[in-house]
Amino acid sequence: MTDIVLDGVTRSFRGRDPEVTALDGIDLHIASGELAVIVGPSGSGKSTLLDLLAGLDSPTRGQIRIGGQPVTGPGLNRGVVFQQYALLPWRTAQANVELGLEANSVPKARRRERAREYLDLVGLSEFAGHYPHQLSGGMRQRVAIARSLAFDPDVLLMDEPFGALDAQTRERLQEELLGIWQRTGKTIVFITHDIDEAVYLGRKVTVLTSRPGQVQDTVDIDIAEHTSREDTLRRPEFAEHRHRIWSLLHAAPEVIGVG
Ligand SMILES: Nc1ncnc2c1ncn2[C@@H]1O[C@H](COP(=O)(O)OP(=O)(O)OP(=O)(O)O)[C@@H](O)[C@H]1O
Repeated sequence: MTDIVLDGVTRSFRGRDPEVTALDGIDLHIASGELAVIVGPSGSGKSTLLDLLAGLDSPTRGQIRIGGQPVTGPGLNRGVVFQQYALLPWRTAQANVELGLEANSVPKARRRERAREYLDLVGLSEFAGHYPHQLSGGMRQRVAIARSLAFDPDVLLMDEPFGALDAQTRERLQEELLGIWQRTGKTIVFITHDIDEAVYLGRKVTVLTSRPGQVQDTVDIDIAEHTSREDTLRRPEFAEHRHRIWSLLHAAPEVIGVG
C-alpha cells in the first residue's frame, strides 16, 4: 500500500524579510492507487508541495509519509515529471528512458527491454532512436513520463506536466495518462492550475488557497464512467464540478492565472 499522508505540513522560506510561508498546515490523505489532483492559484505552494513529496525539500513543520514511511529524501518509490521535459539532449529517447534504470542497477539487456516496453506504453516505439531535438514537445513529455514509469515507482508525481503543450497535444496526453493510470494502478499526484484538466483527470481534486497555501476543500469527482472525452465534457456533473472548483478558487483573494 502506498497511501500518502501529509500531517500538518508547513514550509516557510527564511532568509527573506519577511519570511515567506508557502504552505501552512496541510493535512491530506491520498489513497493508494488514487489519481489525486491539486489545484491552486499561482503562488499557493503547489510546486513546493510536489518538491516535498518528491523529497527534494523538507517541511519546516509536520510530516509526510508514503506507505507508512516518513519521506526524508528522494527515493525510487517515486517518479517525478516536471513541466519541462528535463531530457538529456545527447541521449536518444531509448537512452533517456534507460537512465532511471541505470540508477537502479538494472542489467543492460533488461534495461533495454523495459525502456522499449515503456516507450511502447506511451506510443513512441518508433521513435526510440530519436534525440530530443528530433521530437515534438508532446513526444518529449511522453519520453519523460516513460522514463518516470520505467523504474516502476509506486507513486508518480506530476507538476503541471502538460502546461507547456498546445491544447490538442495536452488533451491527447491527458487521455494517455488516464489509460496508463487504469492499466498500471499507480498512485498519481497531479498538479495543475487548469480547472478543466483537474476535473477531467482527477477522481479527487484538492483546492489550495492563495499564499500561504492551505487546503481549502477536497472535491470528489463522481462522473459516471468516462466513455469519450466529448461525452464527459458534456455531462452536467462535469459542469457542476467545474463550477464548484472555480468558485473555491475565486473565493480566495489574489487569484492570478487561473484558467
Ligand atoms: N526556494 C524558495 N525560496 C524562497 N521562496 C520560495 C522558494 N520556493 C518557493 N518560494 C515562495 O513560495 C511561494 C509558493 O511558491 P510555489 O512555486 O510553490 O507556488 P505555485 O503554486 O507552484 O505557483 P505557480 O502556479 O505560479 O507555479 C511563492 O511565494 C514563492 O515565491
